[in-house]
Amino acid sequence: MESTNGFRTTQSADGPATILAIGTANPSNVIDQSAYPDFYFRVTNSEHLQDLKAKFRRICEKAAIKKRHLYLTEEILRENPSLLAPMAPSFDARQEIVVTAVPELAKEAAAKAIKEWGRPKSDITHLVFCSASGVDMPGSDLQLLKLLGLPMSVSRVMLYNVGCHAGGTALRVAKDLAENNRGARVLAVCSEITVLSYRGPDAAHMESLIVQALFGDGAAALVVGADPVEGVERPIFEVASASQVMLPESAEAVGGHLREVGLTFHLKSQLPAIIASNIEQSLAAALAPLGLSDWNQLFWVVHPGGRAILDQVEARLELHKDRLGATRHVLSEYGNMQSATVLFILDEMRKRSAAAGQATTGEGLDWGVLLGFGPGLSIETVVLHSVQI
Ligand SMILES: CC(C)(COP(=O)(O)OP(=O)(O)OC[C@H]1O[C@@H](n2cnc3c(N)ncnc32)[C@H](O)[C@@H]1OP(=O)(O)O)[C@@H](O)C(=O)NCCC(=O)NCCSC(=O)CC(=O)O
Repeated sequence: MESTNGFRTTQSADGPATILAIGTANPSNVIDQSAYPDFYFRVTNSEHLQDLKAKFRRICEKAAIKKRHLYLTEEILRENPSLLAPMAPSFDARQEIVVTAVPELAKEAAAKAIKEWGRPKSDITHLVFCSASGVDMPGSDLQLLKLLGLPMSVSRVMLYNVGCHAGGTALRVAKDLAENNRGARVLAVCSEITVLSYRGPDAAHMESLIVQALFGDGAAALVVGADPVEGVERPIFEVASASQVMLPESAEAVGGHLREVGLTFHLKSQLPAIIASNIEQSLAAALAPLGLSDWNQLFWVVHPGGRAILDQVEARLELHKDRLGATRHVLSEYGNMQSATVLFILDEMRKRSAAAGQATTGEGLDWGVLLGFGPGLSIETVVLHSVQI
């Protein structure tokens, strides 16, 4: 039988996957974090829970978030009272909203990415879609294809309910698709709308209070491809490697459960410490093969699950204060947008690098790392190489 090796070689790309474009989108409804405790307790008819409100205010104040975008306006909440109770059966009402809103927000982000990319949308060959905001069959991936008018021959991967590390997962999958399919152009999209986990305050569910204070809505899209077409495509970052590890004895640290009441999160207060005490090991595994061990010589894109996670990672790695500047800016402007957040930070990173007149898209540095954290506890580590501006 004739060997398939020759065929396989011509099927693979020559160079590494590169990020060719980034687009982001948020719902137009913006909430001011300092005013949010009043809004949240009023709209959920919980003003009588004064102690809980004081605690919620303390959490909001310590979150290092200025504002967030939320799809749920007061009007939509009034139309859907089951979302206001702490634990009312409400799955259908939530699903009704997200099956339409998640692909629509994704479309806005993807259209911007495709525009920046500069090639016809019919040249997209693959789609990777991530969301922890509801489920459906066929999924948001097919809805997005239709909304964008992409060819029905696009090969799709739908990643539902992976968690906050899924931005890294999407990039890891996109990298493999781009490098193993010569000429492939992969649209990788994360779209998150917190309708499944929105609920009123309840002293029996303190972890939900954290979610209500930190999570925001957003979608981000990348176009990923290897061997950029000269003069047409302009890479923003090269993707050098992508890997995932599951931390031992961390199964209960963070997770989510989809039930009649929507999506409930559990977040152990030790989560920031668990991440920080394991981070060096995963970084060393990913970066040693490249001869990189000076963390301050890297640019950083770190999932801002919460301010305390960033503080502890920064302290453990002894990072200079400005290293997490792009990450903290995105947390401050948008909150924790789950899987989409790290892609927003990539966008912020390249934009602030250009605005500051830096030599590279990675704040003047050559190498960088993107970290995603989520249920498992799983860590995604993506090593990036910047390009000259
Ligand atoms: C929430 C914070 C900003 C609060 O800041 P500080 O820790 O500095 O302040 P603090 O210790 O005074 O905490 C404020 C109040 O919140 C309470 N508190 C803190 N963490 C809590 C938790 N996990 N569950 C329940 N309550 C908690 C404290 O007891 C305190 O109550 P009192 O004031 O009454 O004493 C921070 O703890 C943080 O960033 N935590 C990480 C949040 C997190 O788990 N994110 C992951 C999201 S999931 C994710 O990103 C991945 C995924 O979903 O897949």
